Amino acid sequence: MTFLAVDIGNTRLKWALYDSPRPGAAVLAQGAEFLENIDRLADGEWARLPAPSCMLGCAVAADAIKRRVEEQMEELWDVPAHWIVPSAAEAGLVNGYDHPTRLGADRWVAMIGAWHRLLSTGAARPLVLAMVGTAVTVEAIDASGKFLGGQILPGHGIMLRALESGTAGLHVPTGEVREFPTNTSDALTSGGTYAIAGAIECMVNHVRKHCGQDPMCIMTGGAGWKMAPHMPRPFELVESLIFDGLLELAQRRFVA
Ligand SMILES: Nc1ncnc2c1ncn2[C@@H]1O[C@H](COP(=O)(O)OP(=O)(O)O)[C@@H](O)[C@H]1O
Ligand SMILES: CC(C)(COP(=O)(O)O)[C@@H](O)C(=O)NCCC(=O)O
Ligand SMILES: [K+]
Repeated sequence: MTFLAVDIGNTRLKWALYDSPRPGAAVLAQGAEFLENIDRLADGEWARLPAPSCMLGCAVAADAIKRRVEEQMEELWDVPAHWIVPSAAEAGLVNGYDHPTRLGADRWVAMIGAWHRLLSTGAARPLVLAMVGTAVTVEAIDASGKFLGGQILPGHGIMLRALESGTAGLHVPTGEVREFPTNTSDALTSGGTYAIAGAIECMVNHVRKHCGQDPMCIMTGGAGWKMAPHMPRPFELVESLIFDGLLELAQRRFVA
């Protein structure tokens, strides 16, 4: 029973085909497509895939994008599209959002992936999850599996574009991350990186104070590899966290 996992963010759609809808399943094929090329899936890599037995996804991009994905699935296969809607509690996590369904589905799924990864490494403890994509989100989970709340801030690209459009003198190429930047390019790149690192560090401190215990720290998202080296404390970089969460949820939907 093969399983197609799909994650539609605000920049790219990421997908992976697994040999079964279970945690630990083997990846048979995977890929990513920028949203501006979303129509290429059916004529491109998906055309060469065997029809998946089941599909589960999370989508935070515009509804029109989600619809284009569903249409291309219909064109190729006879497989219904299932999309995650965050609920009040699922897969061992309790959702502390004021309105649970208004939480980004990608955030909920990544938290589920991270929580099960934490449980597989030993006793439950608090968790801070940073997801660095188009936007950056920083989630806090206590040792009982309650999502306490999280931050949303602009990602690197949005920060730079906001500065470019709001000033006359900040149209410069990407620079390097430096502790003491001495040119405009490095100043902007370093400012964005340390803004994100600082927000994440604040959340670690909030969780430590609230829970009285050091949290496990996990990072994911397309730009996580750029952030991880500049964190003041070690963050484990796990690229597949959303897919890990989708596998947990798929097992509950398609196997249990
Ligand atoms: N090969 C890459 N393709 C696309 N984005 C990349 C790549 N490497 C790093 N990035 C960065 O990752 C961000 C997008 O991450 P991603 O997780 O795909 O976002 P989203 O889930 O919001 O679509 C971009 O803002 C970009 O800075
Ligand atoms: C915060 C997000 C924009 C992150 O999107 P991404 O960077 O992964 O494309 C997305 O999770 C979202 O639209 N959330 C809904 C609002 C919320 O979570 O409160
Ligand atoms: K995402």
